[in-house]
Amino acid sequence: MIVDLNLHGDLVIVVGGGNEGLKKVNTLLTQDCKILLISDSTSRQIQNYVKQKKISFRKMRLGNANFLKKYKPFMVLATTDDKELNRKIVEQAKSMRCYAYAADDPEVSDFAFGSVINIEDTVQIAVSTGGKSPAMARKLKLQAEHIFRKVIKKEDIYHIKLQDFARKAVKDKLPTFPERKKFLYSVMNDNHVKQLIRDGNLKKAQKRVMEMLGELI
Ligand SMILES: C[C@@]1(CC(=O)O)C2=NC(=C\c3[nH]c(c(CCC(=O)O)c3CC(=O)O)Cc3[nH]c(c(CC(=O)O)c3CCC(=O)O)/C=C3\N/C(=C\2)[C@@H](CCC(=O)O)[C@]3(C)CC(=O)O)/[C@H]1CCC(=O)O
Ligand SMILES: NC(=O)c1ccc[n+]([C@@H]2O[C@H](COP(=O)([O-])OP(=O)(O)OC[C@H]3O[C@@H](n4cnc5c(N)ncnc54)[C@H](O)[C@@H]3O)[C@@H](O)[C@H]2O)c1
Repeated sequence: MIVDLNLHGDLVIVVGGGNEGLKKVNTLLTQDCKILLISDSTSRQIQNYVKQKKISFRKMRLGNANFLKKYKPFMVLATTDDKELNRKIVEQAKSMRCYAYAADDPEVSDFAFGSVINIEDTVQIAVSTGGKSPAMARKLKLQAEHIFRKVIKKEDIYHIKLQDFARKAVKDKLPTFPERKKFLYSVMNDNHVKQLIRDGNLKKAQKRVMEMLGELI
């Protein structure tokens, strides 16, 4: 089952700063969460993220998973090249009731990553083969990516941002779900809104939404 996790403000701990650790950090950076990386060595890219204060880093050589007890993470990703250590980290994380993942152990992981097409951090399209072939998931992603990037236009991204605004605006203004739904579709199909979005004028499009709402209430 593919779900879109809400990590807002949560702490995610990544253990291991190699290729897999970096991949996971890059994915997490598209989310609004706190990232702590623990590893005995790191790449230049990871060091740049630390300098830019995008992630926290603790340089540590781990022998077991006891370090986790100091933290209250929402999720723990074990990406070292030590299978036994990764397993211990997953077991400790699970005992603390947080989501656990090991890059080398799909059997014990609570979830797997898909191969993701990320369009402006606004639309995400994931391909998964359910662990049967990660290489094919990547290949299909690459095959599909240019098509999705053509089909999903800049205007669609603006429409999503405007819908987000409009959904919040109607929440306590229109009392029933059918009314809210009708209004949101009317915003999407309004010629004036469409023109403002074509012009890239989100601020004016938001003003138009408020006018449309004002006409209703
Ligand atoms: C999609 C992607 C997302 C990501 O990692 O973020 C991802 N793996 C990717 C690439 C990739 N991974 C591997 C290869 C080498 C070729 C091959 O094995 O196929 C390649 C290809 C390459 O690198 O080119 C090796 C590998 N993968 C896993 C193991 C452990 C094991 O199976 O035991 C081993 C070591 C096996 C060994 O030692 O032999 C396990 C998993 N990898 C998954 C996801 C989950 C299932 C997703 C699915 O089936 O759809 C799952 C179950 C858990 C997880 O890690 O989430 C990412 C593409 C990102 C992109 O789009 O660029
Ligand atoms: N899920 C996937 O898609 C996928 C893909 C490729 C590889 N893998 C698996 O993921 C694992 C990691 O691969 P990688 O390429 O990132 O390896 P890597 O060697 O690049 O990185 C391992 C990292 O773990 C750190 N580390 C190792 N032991 C440690 C310890 N005791 N304490 C602290 N830090 C420690 C190292 O310093 C290094 O930064 C491998 O077991 C590999 O089989 C998974």
